[in-house]
Amino acid sequence: MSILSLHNVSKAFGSLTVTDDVTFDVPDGQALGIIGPNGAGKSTLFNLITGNLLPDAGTIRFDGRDVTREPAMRRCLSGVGRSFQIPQPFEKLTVFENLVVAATHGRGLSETEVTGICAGVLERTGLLRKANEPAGRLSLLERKRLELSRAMATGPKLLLLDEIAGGLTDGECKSLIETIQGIREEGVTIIWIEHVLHALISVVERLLVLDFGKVIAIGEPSQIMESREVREIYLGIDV
Ligand SMILES: Nc1ncnc2c1ncn2[C@@H]1O[C@H](COP(=O)(O)OP(=O)(O)OP(=O)(O)O)[C@@H](O)[C@H]1O
Repeated sequence: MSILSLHNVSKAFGSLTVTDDVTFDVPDGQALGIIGPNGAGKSTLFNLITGNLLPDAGTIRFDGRDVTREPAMRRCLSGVGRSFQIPQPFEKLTVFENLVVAATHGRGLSETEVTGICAGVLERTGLLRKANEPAGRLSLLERKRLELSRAMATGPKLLLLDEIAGGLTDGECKSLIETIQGIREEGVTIIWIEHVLHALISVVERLLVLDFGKVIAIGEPSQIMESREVREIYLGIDV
């Protein structure tokens, strides 16, 4: 069964079409990678799935419901979680407090109800030992882990990751991949936008290629990377 389906979804900013008649499905429990050049419309696609933007045309179904016009908060409460490209935690709050904010808002629960949930998330994302550290003092990898933890604290069935591996060393990237693989093995469906292709390919079962807002390919990663059109788009990028 598909947890997410987009059908003929389009979005324009003025005369610029950024999402162009996009149709695809994500089966429950699968991990899908999204690649494409800068400005291809990848983050816009996430904004349409989360409800931060509404499409001009088309339908979006999540977990058996038509959510096309539903506000972002309701989609979050029903299980759409998201990490942002640029982590913006509450710098002066501790890691744990940042999670409590995400969990209470994302689940509609009280602070006391989410305490155990937040500790469990931090354990899974490897940040428990930093729980009482102000977010502003974290390293880049820890900030990425906090961003992932904040998304997980909302209890997602579908986790959207926006370029979470960017800027990390190879070793840091590897440890983050292990954490993401662990989340995937728990059955959370993942859609991951990433320029660090080796990281993406080590986790996802399918790749979707976006160019000028259009889906130009979707399928098994090795087949996609063999395609001439995709190689042309990625000319100069080491795959
Ligand atoms: N709110 C907006 N208003 C006007 N134009 C926008 C808006 N948001 C995005 N755009 C434009 O839409 C296009 C696609 O942007 P988007 O951020 O979705 O691309 P992207 O594939 O995520 O790029 P990157 O890899 O650089 O993050 C860009 O040309 C961008 O300038």
